[in-house]
Amino acid sequence: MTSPFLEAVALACERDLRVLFERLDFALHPGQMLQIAGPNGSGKTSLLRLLAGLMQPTEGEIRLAGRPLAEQRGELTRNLLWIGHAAGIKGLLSPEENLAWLCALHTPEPRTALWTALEAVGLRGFEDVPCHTLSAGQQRRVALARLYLDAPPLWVLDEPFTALDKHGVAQLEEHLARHCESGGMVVLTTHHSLTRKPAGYRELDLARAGSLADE
Ligand SMILES: Nc1ncnc2c1ncn2[C@@H]1O[C@H](COP(=O)(O)OP(=O)(O)OP(=O)(O)O)[C@@H](O)[C@H]1O
Repeated sequence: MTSPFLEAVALACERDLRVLFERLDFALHPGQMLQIAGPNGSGKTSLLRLLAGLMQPTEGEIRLAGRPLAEQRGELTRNLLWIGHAAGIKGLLSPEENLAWLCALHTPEPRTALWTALEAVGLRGFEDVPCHTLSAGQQRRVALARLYLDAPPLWVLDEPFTALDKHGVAQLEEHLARHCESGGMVVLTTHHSLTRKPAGYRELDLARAGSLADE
Protein backbone atom coordinates (compact mmCIF):
# COMPACT_ATOMS: atom_id res chain seq x y z
CA MET A 1 0.00 0.00 0.00
CA THR A 2 1.20 3.58 -0.71
CA SER A 3 1.96 5.90 2.21
CA PRO A 4 -1.20 7.30 3.81
CA PHE A 5 -2.42 10.79 2.96
CA LEU A 6 -3.06 11.46 6.62
CA GLU A 7 -1.67 9.52 9.55
CA ALA A 8 -1.95 9.71 13.32
CA VAL A 9 0.92 8.13 15.22
CA ALA A 10 0.75 7.43 18.96
CA LEU A 11 -1.52 10.41 19.37
CA ALA A 12 -2.54 11.59 22.83
CA CYS A 13 -4.83 14.45 23.79
CA GLU A 14 -5.29 15.95 27.23
CA ARG A 15 -7.64 18.78 28.14
CA ASP A 16 -7.88 20.34 31.57
CA LEU A 17 -5.48 17.66 32.89
CA ARG A 18 -7.82 14.89 31.71
CA VAL A 19 -6.52 12.37 29.19
CA LEU A 20 -9.15 12.06 26.45
CA PHE A 21 -7.27 9.45 24.44
CA GLU A 22 -3.73 8.18 24.08
CA ARG A 23 -1.67 5.85 21.86
CA LEU A 24 -4.08 6.46 19.02
CA ASP A 25 -2.94 5.30 15.59
CA PHE A 26 -4.78 5.47 12.31
CA ALA A 27 -4.10 6.03 8.65
CA LEU A 28 -6.30 7.54 5.97
CA HIS A 29 -5.83 6.82 2.27
CA PRO A 30 -7.56 8.32 -0.77
CA GLY A 31 -11.06 6.85 -1.06
CA GLN A 32 -11.51 6.33 2.68
CA MET A 33 -14.08 7.67 5.10
CA LEU A 34 -13.35 7.58 8.82
CA GLN A 35 -16.22 8.08 11.25
CA ILE A 36 -15.06 9.07 14.73
CA ALA A 37 -17.50 7.63 17.24
CA GLY A 38 -17.75 7.80 21.02
CA PRO A 39 -19.90 9.20 23.81
CA ASN A 40 -20.26 12.90 24.62
CA GLY A 41 -17.00 14.31 25.92
CA SER A 42 -14.85 11.42 24.65
CA GLY A 43 -12.75 13.75 22.49
CA LYS A 44 -14.21 13.50 18.96
CA THR A 45 -14.19 17.25 18.31
CA SER A 46 -10.77 17.52 19.95
CA LEU A 47 -9.42 14.87 17.57
CA LEU A 48 -10.84 16.68 14.53
CA ARG A 49 -9.29 19.93 15.74
CA LEU A 50 -5.92 18.18 15.98
CA LEU A 51 -6.29 16.90 12.41
CA ALA A 52 -7.21 20.38 11.20
CA GLY A 53 -4.14 21.84 12.88
CA LEU A 54 -6.24 23.92 15.28
CA MET A 55 -4.71 22.27 18.36
CA GLN A 56 -1.48 20.46 19.17
CA PRO A 57 -1.43 16.87 20.51
CA THR A 58 -0.08 16.24 23.99
CA GLU A 59 1.98 13.40 22.54
CA GLY A 60 2.48 11.78 19.17
CA GLU A 61 2.30 13.19 15.70
CA ILE A 62 -0.01 13.77 12.76
CA ARG A 63 1.52 13.36 9.30
CA LEU A 64 0.30 14.69 6.00
CA ALA A 65 1.69 12.71 3.05
CA GLY A 66 4.37 11.30 5.33
CA ARG A 67 5.60 14.61 6.79
CA PRO A 68 4.74 16.19 10.16
CA LEU A 69 1.64 18.36 9.92
CA ALA A 70 3.28 21.05 12.04
CA GLU A 71 5.79 21.67 9.20
CA GLN A 72 3.24 22.01 6.43
CA ARG A 73 0.67 24.64 7.21
CA GLY A 74 0.39 25.68 3.55
CA GLU A 75 -0.16 22.11 2.35
CA LEU A 76 -2.76 21.62 5.04
CA THR A 77 -4.69 24.72 3.97
CA ARG A 78 -4.60 23.61 0.32
CA ASN A 79 -5.71 20.06 1.05
CA LEU A 80 -8.19 20.29 3.90
CA LEU A 81 -11.69 21.63 4.21
CA TRP A 82 -12.89 22.01 7.80
CA ILE A 83 -16.51 22.53 8.80
CA GLY A 84 -16.95 22.79 12.56
CA HIS A 85 -20.05 21.85 14.54
CA ALA A 86 -21.24 25.46 14.61
CA ALA A 87 -22.37 26.42 11.13
CA GLY A 88 -19.96 29.39 11.22
CA ILE A 89 -22.32 31.56 9.23
CA LYS A 90 -22.47 35.33 9.62
CA GLY A 91 -26.08 36.39 10.15
CA LEU A 92 -25.86 39.77 8.49
CA LEU A 93 -24.39 38.34 5.28
CA SER A 94 -26.45 36.53 2.65
CA PRO A 95 -25.83 32.85 1.75
CA GLU A 96 -23.97 34.01 -1.37
CA GLU A 97 -21.77 36.42 0.62
CA ASN A 98 -21.07 33.82 3.31
CA LEU A 99 -20.12 31.24 0.73
CA ALA A 100 -17.92 33.67 -1.19
CA TRP A 101 -16.13 34.57 2.03
CA LEU A 102 -15.65 30.93 3.08
CA CYS A 103 -14.35 29.98 -0.39
CA ALA A 104 -11.90 32.85 -0.47
CA LEU A 105 -9.86 30.89 2.10
CA HIS A 106 -9.20 28.30 -0.63
CA THR A 107 -10.16 29.32 -4.14
CA PRO A 108 -12.35 32.34 -4.90
CA GLU A 109 -15.33 31.11 -6.94
CA PRO A 110 -17.38 32.95 -9.57
CA ARG A 111 -20.90 33.99 -8.65
CA THR A 112 -22.49 31.38 -10.94
CA ALA A 113 -20.61 28.59 -9.14
CA LEU A 114 -21.79 29.92 -5.76
CA TRP A 115 -25.40 29.95 -6.94
CA THR A 116 -25.10 26.43 -8.36
CA ALA A 117 -23.74 25.20 -5.02
CA LEU A 118 -26.53 26.94 -3.10
CA GLU A 119 -29.07 25.38 -5.44
CA ALA A 120 -27.49 21.95 -4.83
CA VAL A 121 -28.19 22.32 -1.09
CA GLY A 122 -31.78 23.44 -1.65
CA LEU A 123 -31.30 27.18 -1.14
CA ARG A 124 -32.54 28.40 -4.49
CA GLY A 125 -34.44 31.63 -3.88
CA PHE A 126 -32.59 32.31 -0.63
CA GLU A 127 -29.22 33.30 -2.16
CA ASP A 128 -29.39 36.97 -1.18
CA VAL A 129 -31.41 37.16 2.04
CA PRO A 130 -29.59 37.83 5.35
CA CYS A 131 -28.66 34.49 6.93
CA HIS A 132 -30.12 35.42 10.31
CA THR A 133 -33.55 35.07 8.67
CA LEU A 134 -32.83 31.43 7.74
CA SER A 135 -33.66 28.38 9.86
CA ALA A 136 -30.93 26.37 11.63
CA GLY A 137 -31.06 23.68 8.95
CA GLN A 138 -30.85 26.26 6.16
CA GLN A 139 -27.84 27.88 7.84
CA ARG A 140 -26.19 24.47 8.07
CA ARG A 141 -26.87 24.08 4.33
CA VAL A 142 -25.06 27.35 3.61
CA ALA A 143 -21.95 25.96 5.34
CA LEU A 144 -22.30 22.62 3.52
CA ALA A 145 -22.57 24.32 0.12
CA ARG A 146 -18.76 24.53 0.18
CA LEU A 147 -18.74 20.77 -0.40
CA TYR A 148 -20.38 21.40 -3.79
CA LEU A 149 -17.64 23.72 -5.02
CA ASP A 150 -14.09 22.99 -6.09
CA ALA A 151 -13.24 21.54 -2.70
CA PRO A 152 -9.87 20.17 -1.51
CA PRO A 153 -9.51 16.37 -1.20
CA LEU A 154 -9.72 15.98 2.59
CA TRP A 155 -12.95 16.98 4.32
CA VAL A 156 -12.97 17.15 8.13
CA LEU A 157 -16.55 17.57 9.29
CA ASP A 158 -17.79 17.88 12.86
CA GLU A 159 -21.43 16.77 13.18
CA PRO A 160 -22.30 17.81 9.59
CA PHE A 161 -25.83 16.32 9.79
CA THR A 162 -26.92 18.59 12.67
CA ALA A 163 -30.27 20.30 11.98
CA LEU A 164 -30.70 18.71 8.53
CA ASP A 165 -34.04 17.15 7.59
CA LYS A 166 -34.32 13.53 6.39
CA HIS A 167 -33.82 14.43 2.75
CA GLY A 168 -30.84 16.65 3.60
CA VAL A 169 -29.24 13.83 5.58
CA ALA A 170 -29.67 11.34 2.72
CA GLN A 171 -28.33 13.83 0.17
CA LEU A 172 -25.28 14.63 2.28
CA GLU A 173 -24.55 10.95 2.94
CA GLU A 174 -24.63 10.34 -0.81
CA HIS A 175 -22.39 13.32 -1.53
CA LEU A 176 -19.79 12.27 1.06
CA ALA A 177 -19.77 8.69 -0.21
CA ARG A 178 -19.32 9.85 -3.81
CA HIS A 179 -16.48 12.15 -2.79
CA CYS A 180 -14.67 9.12 -1.35
CA GLU A 181 -15.54 6.95 -4.33
CA SER A 182 -13.87 9.49 -6.60
CA GLY A 183 -10.65 9.44 -4.56
CA GLY A 184 -11.43 12.03 -1.85
CA MET A 185 -11.34 11.48 1.90
CA VAL A 186 -13.73 12.30 4.73
CA VAL A 187 -13.18 12.29 8.49
CA LEU A 188 -16.38 13.03 10.35
CA THR A 189 -18.10 12.81 13.68
CA THR A 190 -21.77 12.03 13.91
CA HIS A 191 -24.00 10.37 16.46
CA HIS A 192 -26.18 9.28 13.56
CA SER A 193 -25.70 5.89 11.94
CA LEU A 194 -24.79 6.23 8.27
CA THR A 195 -26.89 4.27 5.81
CA ARG A 196 -24.75 5.07 2.75
CA LYS A 197 -21.15 4.09 3.29
CA PRO A 198 -18.41 3.99 0.65
CA ALA A 199 -16.27 0.86 0.33
CA GLY A 200 -13.48 2.66 2.17
CA TYR A 201 -15.61 3.31 5.29
CA ARG A 202 -14.17 2.65 8.74
CA GLU A 203 -15.18 3.60 12.26
CA LEU A 204 -12.89 4.63 15.08
CA ASP A 205 -14.60 4.46 18.46
CA LEU A 206 -12.81 6.66 20.99
CA ALA A 207 -14.43 4.71 23.82
CA ARG A 208 -12.35 1.77 22.60
CA ALA A 209 -9.53 3.81 21.10
CA GLY A 210 -6.52 1.91 19.93
CA SER A 211 -4.90 1.21 16.65
CA LEU A 212 -6.51 1.58 13.25
CA ALA A 213 -3.28 1.95 11.35
CA ASP A 214 -2.70 -0.11 8.20
CA GLU A 215 -2.91 -3.70 9.24
N1 LIG B 1 -11.96 24.71 25.02
C1 LIG B 1 -11.84 23.73 25.92
N2 LIG B 1 -11.09 23.89 27.02
C2 LIG B 1 -10.96 22.92 27.93
N3 LIG B 1 -11.56 21.71 27.82
C3 LIG B 1 -12.31 21.51 26.75
C4 LIG B 1 -12.51 22.50 25.75
N4 LIG B 1 -13.32 21.99 24.80
C5 LIG B 1 -13.62 20.75 25.19
N5 LIG B 1 -13.02 20.45 26.37
C6 LIG B 1 -13.16 19.21 27.12
O1 LIG B 1 -12.65 18.14 26.36
C7 LIG B 1 -13.48 17.00 26.52
C8 LIG B 1 -13.80 16.46 25.14
O2 LIG B 1 -14.57 17.43 24.41
P1 LIG B 1 -14.91 17.20 22.90
O3 LIG B 1 -15.70 18.37 22.46
O4 LIG B 1 -13.69 16.85 22.15
O5 LIG B 1 -15.83 15.88 22.99
P2 LIG B 1 -16.81 15.21 21.95
O6 LIG B 1 -16.51 13.73 21.96
O7 LIG B 1 -16.73 15.88 20.64
O8 LIG B 1 -18.23 15.46 22.62
P3 LIG B 1 -19.72 15.64 22.02
O9 LIG B 1 -20.17 14.27 21.56
O10 LIG B 1 -20.49 16.09 23.21
O11 LIG B 1 -19.67 16.65 20.93
C9 LIG B 1 -14.71 17.44 27.31
O12 LIG B 1 -14.63 16.89 28.60
C10 LIG B 1 -14.62 18.93 27.35
O13 LIG B 1 -15.01 19.43 28.60
